[in-house]
Amino acid sequence: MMKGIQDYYPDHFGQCYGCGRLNEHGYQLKTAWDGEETLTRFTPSAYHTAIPGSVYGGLLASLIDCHGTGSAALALAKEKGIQLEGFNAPRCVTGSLQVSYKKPTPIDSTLEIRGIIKEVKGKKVVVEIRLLSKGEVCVTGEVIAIQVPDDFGK
Ligand SMILES: CCCCCCCCCCCCCC(=O)SCCNC(=O)CCNC(=O)[C@H](O)C(C)(C)COP(=O)(O)OP(=O)(O)OC[C@H]1O[C@@H](n2cnc3c(N)ncnc32)[C@H](O)[C@@H]1OP(=O)(O)O
Repeated sequence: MMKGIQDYYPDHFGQCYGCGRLNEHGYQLKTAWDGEETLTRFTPSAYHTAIPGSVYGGLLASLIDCHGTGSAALALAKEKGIQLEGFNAPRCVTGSLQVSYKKPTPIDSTLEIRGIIKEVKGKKVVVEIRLLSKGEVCVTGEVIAIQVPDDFGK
């Protein structure tokens, strides 16, 4: 599996259900650059179903959510010239999450979730997301992510 920004969060930020590297029950998403876009992949299982043959919409929203916050963290690291090493990644939480389901998402294929950074303003990052199955855009979304300090949630 590829390395993602989530591998550079310290342990106490590693429990997120969507992307925490230490949550053995979670999705453990890995968000990385792919050229100017950000990319993560997720392979759904049969039990992630909604209507027959397609993926449950709440899961798709989760994937957009965590890929959005991970993309925002990557964008902040780039903006600040941070070389990722150890556990020095900026961390963001979701301020808002908007999701639009364009067509049913086939469940029998690995999903690609792609992000485009629309805005970086101080600690706020706006990320536009496309979720594709079999090369077709099935869901679009927008995440507004906000950087949080190291002691957030402690
Ligand atoms: C427990 C630890 C968790 C940390 C894990 C990290 C790693 C794992 C990651 C996993 C994550 C997985 C995903 C999850 O599940 S994350 C879990 C779900 N999210 C939350 O629980 C977040 C709860 N909310 C907060 O803590 C605060 O309200 C935050 C931190 C979001 C902002 O409060 P803060 O006081 O810091 O903000 P500010 O007032 O200085 O505003 C700054 C700018 O931001 C803009 N803005 C603010 N709020 C919103 C909003 N709701 N929508 C749109 N925009 C908003 C605001 O207009 C301004 O922009 P501008 O006017 O300058 O243009």
